[in-house]
Parts: sequence; structure tokens; C-alpha cells
Amino acid sequence: MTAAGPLLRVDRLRKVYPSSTRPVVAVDGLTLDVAAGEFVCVVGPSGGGKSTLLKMVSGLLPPTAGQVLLDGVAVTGPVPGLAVVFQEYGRSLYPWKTVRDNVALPLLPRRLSRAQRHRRAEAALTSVGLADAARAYPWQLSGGMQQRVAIARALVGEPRVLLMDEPFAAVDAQTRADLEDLVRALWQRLGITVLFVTHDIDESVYLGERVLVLSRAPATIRADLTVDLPTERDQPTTRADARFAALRSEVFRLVAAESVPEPGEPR
Ligand SMILES: Nc1ncnc2c1ncn2[C@@H]1O[C@H](COP(=O)(O)OP(=O)(O)OP(=O)(O)O)[C@@H](O)[C@H]1O
Repeated sequence: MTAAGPLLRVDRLRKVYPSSTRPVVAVDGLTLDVAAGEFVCVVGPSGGGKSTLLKMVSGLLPPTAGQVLLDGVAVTGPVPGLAVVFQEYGRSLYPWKTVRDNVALPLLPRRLSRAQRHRRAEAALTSVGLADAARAYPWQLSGGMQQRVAIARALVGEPRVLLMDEPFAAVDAQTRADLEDLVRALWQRLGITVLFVTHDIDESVYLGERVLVLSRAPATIRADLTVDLPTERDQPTTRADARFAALRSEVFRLVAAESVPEPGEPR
């Protein structure tokens, strides 16, 4: 991180989707800072602009106005410092490539030998608990394991920031709990910065050190809460903590307030 500013700065970001009828303003003047090493969750009402925000932060979607700065440098397209994990893990992995080759893909543009790429991919797979699956094909793995592969692929290039867009929305409850604990463990072990979008309020409080609540569309920051729970968390203990319950109620109230349309407004 530069001494002058945060690792990630989102500066008055705005996105307008053109439309033949009425343009959709999905994000409007959204500003936020994320310091190096933070774990920040973003929650908000459905259709509120969470995915749009994350796509712009990743450099995949050009904003209509405003900018994203990584370590003070404008992000104008995908960069190695920002890695993304999406919900659709099935579609994001190539079925004809082995797990190891899928994970090694982001390394292809780098000046590395095949053996070096394989070594790094295997190390990334080990970090997500999949050392034994390197030679398998994605379709041979369960949904949860495929999402671990997607996480390994995001980590293989040693990004500064890991961006996650509802990454566990499509897996069963137990797998989801395991993946949540994996991401917390990776965050602690690697000292990486995480920006995690979810529609699940409990998940945002369980995972985050900070929870940002978005307004209804067009998205702006409605609230910025510090999650003052112990760093060491585990599913049964943390979720039974009175402070966890208080925080989830607070986030729930904030999101619910944003989900109710104004009188006369279409639902
Ligand atoms: N490619 C697009 N073209 C036009 N409108 C879009 C496009 N993508 C998103 N939108 C609109 O922008 C608004 C915000 O959508 P977005 O997917 O970012 O919200 P979200 O909070 O991620 O939603 P959800 O919780 O349902 O995943 C919505 O009104 C949506 O219909």
C-alpha cells in the first residue's frame, strides 16, 4: 500500500445501462475505500447493483463515470492485482482442461516455464485443500470442489485483492459453511484483501470485518458497519454469539429498509 492512500479506492463510480426504453442507473456516485488486509462484505437489496459494482471494480465493466484505483493506479481493464471469483463456477472452468491447467491459466501471459506454472498451480490447489485433484477434470468434481478450483485459480497469480461475487450462492448449506471457513482461513494466512458481495446477511456478518450496506438501485453506500467479532471464528460458536445476532439484526433492518419501495414506486 502506498503511504498516501488505501489499497483500493472506488471514487464516485456510476453505471448507466443504456436501454431502448429508459436507461437503468445501476450505481450512482458510489465511493468507498478498502485498506490493505481488510475483509469487506457488501450486502444490499436484490437488483440493487452489487454485481455491477464488483464488475466495475474488477475492470471487466467500464464505468459511465468515476474511477477505481488500485494502489493509486487507475483500473481500466483486468489487472493481475485484482482477481475475481463468480458464482457460476461451472461455467468459469474449462471442462477439457485438467484442474491444474485451469488453475494455471492466469499465469500464461507471464514469463514462466511450464514446470513453474504447474508448481504454482499445485501450490494454489494445496492452499484450498485440493492437492490430490490436480489431474482430475472439473466435471469430475462436486460443486464445492469446483468452487475451490475457481478460488485457487484466482489466487495463483498472487493478487492484492480478491473480489468475490456471491461465490457460494449455488452450493448446499454444509459446503457453503466449509467454503466460508476456507475463505476466512486464506484471508488470515495470505494477508490478502477481500471484497465479498453477497445477498446473505448472516454470511456478510460471519465473514466480514466490515459490512457495507448498499441502498436500493441506483447503488450508493447506505451504511458502513464494523464487525467487532473475534478474528478467530467458527460456525457454531460465532453464530451463537449475542454480538453476531445483534449485528445481523442491524444489517437486516438496514437492508429491509432499502428493499421497501417508496409509495407509488413499482416493486
Ligand atoms: N447488462 C445489463 N443491462 C441492463 N441492465 C442491467 C444489466 N445488468 C444489470 N442491470 C440492471 O442494473 C440493476 C442492478 O443490477 P445488479 O445485477 O448489479 O444488481 P445485484 O444487486 O447484483 O442483483 P442481485 O442481488 O439480484 O444479484 C438492475 O436493475 C438490473 O436489472
